[in-house]
Amino acid sequence: MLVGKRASSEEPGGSVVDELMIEATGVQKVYEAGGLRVRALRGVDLGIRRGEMVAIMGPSGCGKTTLLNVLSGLDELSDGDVRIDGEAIGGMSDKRRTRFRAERMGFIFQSYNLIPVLSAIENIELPLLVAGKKPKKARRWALDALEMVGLSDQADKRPAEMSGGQQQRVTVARSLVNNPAIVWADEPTGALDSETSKGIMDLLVRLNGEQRQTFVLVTHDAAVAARAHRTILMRDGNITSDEQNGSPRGEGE
Ligand SMILES: Nc1ncnc2c1ncn2[C@@H]1O[C@H](COP(=O)(O)OP(=O)(O)OP(=O)(O)O)[C@@H](O)[C@H]1O
Repeated sequence: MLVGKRASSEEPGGSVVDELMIEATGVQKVYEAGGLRVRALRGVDLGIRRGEMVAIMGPSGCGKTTLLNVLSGLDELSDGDVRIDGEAIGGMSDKRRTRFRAERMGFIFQSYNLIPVLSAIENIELPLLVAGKKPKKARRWALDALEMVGLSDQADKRPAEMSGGQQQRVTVARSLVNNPAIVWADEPTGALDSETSKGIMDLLVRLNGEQRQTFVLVTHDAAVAARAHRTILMRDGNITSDEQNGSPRGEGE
C-alpha cells in the first residue's frame, strides 16, 4: 500500500459505506483516584460507519476524551463492549491491542507530540521503523505522506522551525503513514488560529474523501464539527444528541 496512491472518490466525503465499523454498547468508564470516583462514561451506545467523519462535542469534563480513548483502546473500559470490525478490543491482550492500534489506527492530538530533535520526515517514518518496516520503504511511505499534506519542501525541518499549522500537518501525515482504517483526533485544531484550523480541516476532509478512512474527532469548535458528516453531543458522560450535519462540507466552505 502507498498512501496518496489510491483512487479518489468522486466527491469529498462521498465514501461512507453503509456498514458499522465501530460499535460501542453500554460503555462505562469509572476513574478512581485518591478516594474519588468519577463516572466519566455512563452507558454509551454508539455506532460509526466505515468512512464516516464524526465530531464529538460537549462541555469540558463531559467525557469526550475518555470516549475517544476507550473506543480506540488507549484506555480500558469499566463495563460494556467496544467492537471494531467485529472484534472486541476489551477482550484483546495488551500486546494484541497495541498491535491492532499500530496497524489499524492513527492518532492526532492537539499538542502535536512531535519529537523535537527529529526532522519532519524522521518524525513521520518513526512509527514505521518501530513497527519493523525496512528503512527504505519507511522513507518512501513517509515522503508520500508528506506530499499528501503539502509539505514535501519541509522534510528536513525540525518542529521548532515550523509553524503550528505545519507541525499539525506533519502529525496528520504521521497518523496516516501506515494507512490506518481509523484516525482518532483529539482537539486537532485546538492550538491553532481559525485560518490555520480551517486549513487543517480542509486537509482532513479531503483525506477522508480520498482515502476512505473513518475519522472520529473531539472538538470544542462548532466550525470544525460542521465539517464532519455527523455531530455527537455529550453531557455528563452520556450522548445527548447525535445528528447528521446537513450542510456541505467540502473544501472552501
Ligand atoms: N485519569 C483520570 N483520572 C481521574 N479522573 C479523570 C481522568 N481522566 C478524566 N477524568 C475525569 O473524567 C471526566 C471526563 O473527562 P474527559 O477528559 O473525558 O472530559 P472532556 O469532555 O474530554 O473534557 P475537556 O473538553 O476539558 O478536555 C472529568 O470529570 C475528568 O475530571
